[in-house]
Amino acid sequence: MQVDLKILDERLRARPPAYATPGSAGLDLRACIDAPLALAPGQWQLVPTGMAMHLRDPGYAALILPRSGLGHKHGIVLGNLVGLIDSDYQGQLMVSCWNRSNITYTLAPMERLAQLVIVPVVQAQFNPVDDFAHASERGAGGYGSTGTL
Ligand SMILES: O=c1ccn([C@H]2C[C@H](O)[C@@H](COP(=O)(O)OP(=O)(O)OP(=O)(O)O)O2)c(=O)[nH]1
Ligand SMILES: [Mg+2]
Repeated sequence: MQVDLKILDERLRARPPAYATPGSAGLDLRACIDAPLALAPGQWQLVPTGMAMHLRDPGYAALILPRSGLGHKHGIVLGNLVGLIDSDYQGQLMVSCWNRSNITYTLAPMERLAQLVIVPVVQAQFNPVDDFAHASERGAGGYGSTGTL
């Protein structure tokens, strides 16, 4: 798949966005900040990634997800939990970086802070009905209705 990508921060030219391994689903996003950014416990900050992409095809979207190492070891996750990038978005990709731990974390300029995954999307056509034509086995059951063991 070809996606138009605009580099907005010159520092990315030396390390352009790339999949870390041939099987990587996620493309790491870097913190394009000018100086180290200390995130106190519970603090969050919108961090620029220095790039923009235009997916263009409404059959795709991109998700911004935490990196497992940062999330698990340092509590650095996303203020919006998951970032959703619409296929028509052309602005700079931004990461809401949230320190959910109780220890200050200092983000270094150009550190890889999150990852982006491109996924297929279906835009449905909604058909208004009063009753569903086919009763499912689950019906309205949820919230643990199938048990735990
Ligand atoms: O982590 C994120 C989440 C969103 N975006 C950009 C891309 C996305 O297409 C746009 C809008 O995001 P979203 O639809 O989640 O936000 P909204 O609050 O619904 O804003 P809008 O009314 O602009 O859709 O912001 C980011 O750069 N990073
Ligand atoms: Mg929106």
